[in-house]
Amino acid sequence: MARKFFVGGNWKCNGTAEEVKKIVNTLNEAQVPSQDVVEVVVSPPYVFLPLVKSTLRSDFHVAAQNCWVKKGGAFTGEVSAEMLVNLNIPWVILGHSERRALLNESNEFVGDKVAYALAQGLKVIACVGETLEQREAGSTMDVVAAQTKAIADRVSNWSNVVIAYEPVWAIGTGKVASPAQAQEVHDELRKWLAKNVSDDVAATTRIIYGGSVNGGNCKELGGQADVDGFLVGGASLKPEFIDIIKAAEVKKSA
Ligand SMILES: O=C[C@H](O)COP(=O)(O)O
Repeated sequence: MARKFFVGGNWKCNGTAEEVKKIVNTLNEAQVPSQDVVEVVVSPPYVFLPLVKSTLRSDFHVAAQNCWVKKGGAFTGEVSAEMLVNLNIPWVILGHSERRALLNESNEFVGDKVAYALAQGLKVIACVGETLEQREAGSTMDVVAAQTKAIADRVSNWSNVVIAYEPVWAIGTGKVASPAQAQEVHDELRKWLAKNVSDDVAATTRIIYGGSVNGGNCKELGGQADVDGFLVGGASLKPEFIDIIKAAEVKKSA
């Protein structure tokens, strides 16, 4: 089964209601490949989810940027998976490196969140990736494998999981991984899944790349055999996000 190209736009903690409406208008007017070719998901901050959900074209979907690790209750400031399901928000991003680093989310905590969100019926974009220090120490794959293992230990059905490989040193820095660097980790990760989960999960799970993806570098990155799409930060707030969605065509013609 071919893996459908996936393009996620992570808006992070950005935007006013006016800016959000503008971005949605741009997306709604864009000519992009059909849903058979590319799955597009945008992830606004929580407060804008209802606005985006109700105004975005129906062939694009929405994701929350996080959710709580278990059922809601006395957890001030948190949003539960059940609430997202209640609002028909189909996707959630979990384990983003900004949350791992700034909010001390451990591999185990992220694994628990992924398992809980999936059990509630959400689809999950699970993020993994190494820091520059870890890359320079030669431990990229150990780090990425440990992050993925914490998910694999808790999840048996991978059909609603997309893995986002996001090297921390490439996020928001303009220092994009080279196509060869991205392909190398994606390939290793797929082999890890084959060995530790199953050949079927390895063959069907989408592994997308994130970190300084833009309209200029997306085609070459997307042309790599094991790069199944992108998780885009900064450029997802700009009209060039449309060009990144169109990079899905490179797989069609491959
Ligand atoms: O989730 C998206 C990533 O953090 C990438 O962000 P960026 O495209 O701004 O480097």
